Amino acid sequence: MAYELEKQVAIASVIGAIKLCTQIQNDCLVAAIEKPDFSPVTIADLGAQAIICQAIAADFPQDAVVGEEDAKLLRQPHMSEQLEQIASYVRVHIPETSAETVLEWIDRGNGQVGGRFWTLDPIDGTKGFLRGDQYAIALALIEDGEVKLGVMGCPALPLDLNQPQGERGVLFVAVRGQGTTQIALKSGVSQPILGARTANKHNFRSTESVESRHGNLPLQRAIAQAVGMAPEPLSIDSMAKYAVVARGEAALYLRLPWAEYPDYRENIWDHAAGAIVLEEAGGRVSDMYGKPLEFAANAKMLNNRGIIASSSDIYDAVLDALQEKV
Ligand SMILES: Nc1ncnc2c1ncn2[C@@H]1O[C@H](COP(=O)(O)O)[C@@H](OP(=O)(O)O)[C@H]1O
Ligand SMILES: [Mg+2]
Ligand SMILES: [Mg+2]
Ligand SMILES: [Mg+2]
Repeated sequence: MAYELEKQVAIASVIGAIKLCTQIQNDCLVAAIEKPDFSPVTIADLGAQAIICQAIAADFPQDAVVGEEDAKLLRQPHMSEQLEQIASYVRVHIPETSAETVLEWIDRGNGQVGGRFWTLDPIDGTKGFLRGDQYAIALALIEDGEVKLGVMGCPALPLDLNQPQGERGVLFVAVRGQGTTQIALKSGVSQPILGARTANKHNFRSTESVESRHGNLPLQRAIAQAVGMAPEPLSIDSMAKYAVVARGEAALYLRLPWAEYPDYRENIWDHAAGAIVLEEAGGRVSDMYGKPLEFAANAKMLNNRGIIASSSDIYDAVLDALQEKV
């Protein structure tokens, strides 16, 4: 099968990163470090990027990685304690790793888009991770301008949203043309997902970010209502929203920009893995004007605005409703 080795390497490294994040959470060491753009990052984001970049470097040394994080912050003298903490967690997975090697692995994520490359969000939904809510570890392979493989780990996501007390921790794996599979992290049970061809009428609702700054909530809700959905959306952090639509637990994920932030552009690592997980589960993804998402031009999707991700049967109605309101 195409992309078999890439898939196995991606799965193993995302599982390694999930273990690191869970260990840091269990040790109560989750704390926000402020990045120069004032957004939060944690030692888990940085450690997860180190583990995944190391794995890609080992098996695919020619491949660039376009990752969210870099080691600039960690190289500052006042960050030496955090750097040592990260190195000690990375050593659990890769023995004898030095702090300097951790910095080098993190900086392997400074690659450029173009040709064949990976994009990595070591923790998507850092704010959710800090709150103890949903987060995702998302890795995608892009080739010839198209996402070919996506692996998304959702350590806090229930296997079934209708059973919130049930087992949690899911991996979503999608390969172009081969479908999407959900793998339960604890039991290893895997099953194909095709919940986004047609909307499930029992879950005819939308999902959106928890963070009100990340999306125009009133407009998103107006569109959901215009296509007949209940007014109360499912608020979930991270790319787990794509997975929830892929499983048919919601029919629509809208991410519409606020008029106050006309210059905000989405990052490729915030969407690549989620988009292929949803498309291979039968769904549709585009920007708010119906344009395909551009993953290979720049790390920021400069020519796209907003996101529509939905089950296929309602996509046209959503796009029409949106064009009437913008
Ligand atoms: N003003 C804004 N509008 C849209 N997205 C934003 C934003 N500010 C930050 N983000 C992105 O929102 C992502 C989280 O998504 P969600 O809101 O769906 O949980 C963040 O990813 P990170 O957490 O990886 O930094 C960040 O890239
Ligand atoms: Mg971030
Ligand atoms: Mg992100
Ligand atoms: Mg992130």
